[in-house]
Amino acid sequence: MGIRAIIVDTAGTTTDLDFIHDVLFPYSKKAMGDFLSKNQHNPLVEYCISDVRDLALEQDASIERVTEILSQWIDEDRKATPLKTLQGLIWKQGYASGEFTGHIYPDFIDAIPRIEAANIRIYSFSSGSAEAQKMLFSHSDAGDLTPKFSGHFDTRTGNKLDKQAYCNILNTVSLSPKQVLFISDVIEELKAADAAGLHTCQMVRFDNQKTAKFAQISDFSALPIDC
Ligand SMILES: CSCCC(=O)C(=O)COP(=O)(O)O
Ligand SMILES: [Mg+2]
Repeated sequence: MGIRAIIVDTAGTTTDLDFIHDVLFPYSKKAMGDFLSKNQHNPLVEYCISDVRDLALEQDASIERVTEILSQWIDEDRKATPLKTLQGLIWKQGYASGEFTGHIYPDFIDAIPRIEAANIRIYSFSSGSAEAQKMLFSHSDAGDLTPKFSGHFDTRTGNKLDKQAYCNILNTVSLSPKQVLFISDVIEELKAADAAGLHTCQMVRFDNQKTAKFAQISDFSALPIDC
């Protein structure tokens, strides 16, 4: 197969969807208003607020209205870059204060030595910001996993549903499509990666997700890197 790099999705692949939807999203929703009020003059936060106003076509939206829009986007699981950047900043506080640790499936952690032994690099690609990914992996239940990663990609690289995002990643990691394996629970993401020529594998952690189109694994112990 000649795999030189594995790119893992986070939510539903390395990480329990329940942790994302029941812990991280509610935490960011609750803290958003206060965070924006306190940090609205921080240049990065200011940029995100302006981006939200642009995307919502509401140039005059107050901070309260921006909070409302973001709250709705969280409920809708919108993968908008300013939301994801702000969530990353908010989650940083939760991780730092020890309010939660990042959930990582043990089978992913157990597979890391095998991946390293095969001289294969590990990257993550999530709609969550690269900073949020670093937080998730550095404050994981099993300690700091970030040294195991060669990089993290987010919506600034492209939309996970677009072929172009995967072409951009290939350019950055300087590998050809057939040297890279992308693993995700979401079929539409696999289709986009497949269109870019990458090897793909669906993570199926629950039986009711099964489809015939892509190779599937139910945990990382079955990672197809030896063929
Ligand atoms: C990196 S933790 C936060 C993940 C997140 O915000 C999200 O929207 C999940 O998206 P994914 O692309 O990892 O399924
Ligand atoms: Mg996912």
